[in-house]
Amino acid sequence: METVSLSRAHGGAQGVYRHDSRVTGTPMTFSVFVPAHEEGERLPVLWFLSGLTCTHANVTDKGEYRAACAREKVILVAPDTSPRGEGVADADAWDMGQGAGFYVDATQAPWAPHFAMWSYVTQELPALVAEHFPVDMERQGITGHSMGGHGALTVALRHPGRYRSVSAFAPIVAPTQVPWGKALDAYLGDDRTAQRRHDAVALIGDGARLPDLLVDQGDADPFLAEQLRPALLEAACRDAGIALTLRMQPGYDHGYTFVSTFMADHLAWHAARLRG
Ligand SMILES: N[C@@H](CCC(=O)N[C@@H](CSC=O)C(=O)NCC(=O)O)C(=O)O
Repeated sequence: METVSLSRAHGGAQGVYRHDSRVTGTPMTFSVFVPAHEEGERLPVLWFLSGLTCTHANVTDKGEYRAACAREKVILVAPDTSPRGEGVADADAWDMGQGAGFYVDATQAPWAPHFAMWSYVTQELPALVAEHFPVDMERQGITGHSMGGHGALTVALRHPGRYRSVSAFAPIVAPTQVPWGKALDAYLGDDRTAQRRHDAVALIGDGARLPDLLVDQGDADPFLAEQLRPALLEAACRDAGIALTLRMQPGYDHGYTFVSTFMADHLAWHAARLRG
C-alpha cells in the first residue's frame, strides 16, 4: 500500500492511499481519516460509499466530515467507485462504467472481471484497512450518497450484524425499478435473482432486515422522482418493521452542499451506535 498524501487535519490525519487490488486487478485509491487517539486505542470505522462520477476525492474534499469525525472519534474510509485505467471497460455515459461500479461483482463482458466492487468494499478493502489502521472491526458503520447510498444499504442488508449503524444520503433505493438500473442489466445480465440481491427494496421484501436506518433526501433533488424514489424504501421499511428515519430536506438538491450540510448529523447517528 502506497501513501499518496498525508495531512494533519482537526488534530488527526487525512491520508490518501493506493494499492494493487487483487479483486479488481487494478490500482485502487482510497482515503482514510484517523482522528487523534491514544497509543494502542482502536476506533470505530465508518465506510462512506460515493456516487456516480465520483472518486475517493469528492467526499474527501467536499464532505466536511473531519470536524465531526474528530469530535466523535470515528475513522472514515472513502473508496473509489470503480476500477479505472487502461484495459478497463468504460461507457460513453456517466452512469455506467468507470465511476459507476454500482458496488456489484459484474458477471458480464466486458465488465467482468475488473468490475468487482462488491468484493472490493465487503472483503478486500476492509481487510487492508484493518491491517494498516487503528480500527475496531467490531464497531463498523456504513453510509453513502446516491449510488453509494445504494451500496451502503445493500451491503448492510446482506451482512446482518457486521454494521452496527447504517445511513444514506439521497440513496438509489430500488435500482431494478428505475432507469439507472440499466447498469445492473449491463453488469449482471438479465439474471433477476442476482439483480434483486443488489436492490435494497427487493432485499427487504425478500426478508433482509436492519435494526434502524437514517436517510436524508433533498426535496429539490433533480433525481428524486425518477431515480431515487424514497417512498419505495419507506413502504418496504414500514411493511418490514424497520425503524427508518426518513428526513426530507426542504430546498436541498443532490450535491455535496446537501451531503455536507447533514454530514455531522450522520456522524452523530453512527457514533451513538458505535460507542464501545
Ligand atoms: N451529470 C453530472 C452530475 C452527476 C452527479 O450528480 N453525480 C453525483 C452522484 S449521482 C448518483 O450516484 C455526484 O456525487 N457527483 C459528484 C459531485 O462532486 O457532486 C455529471 O456529469 O457529473
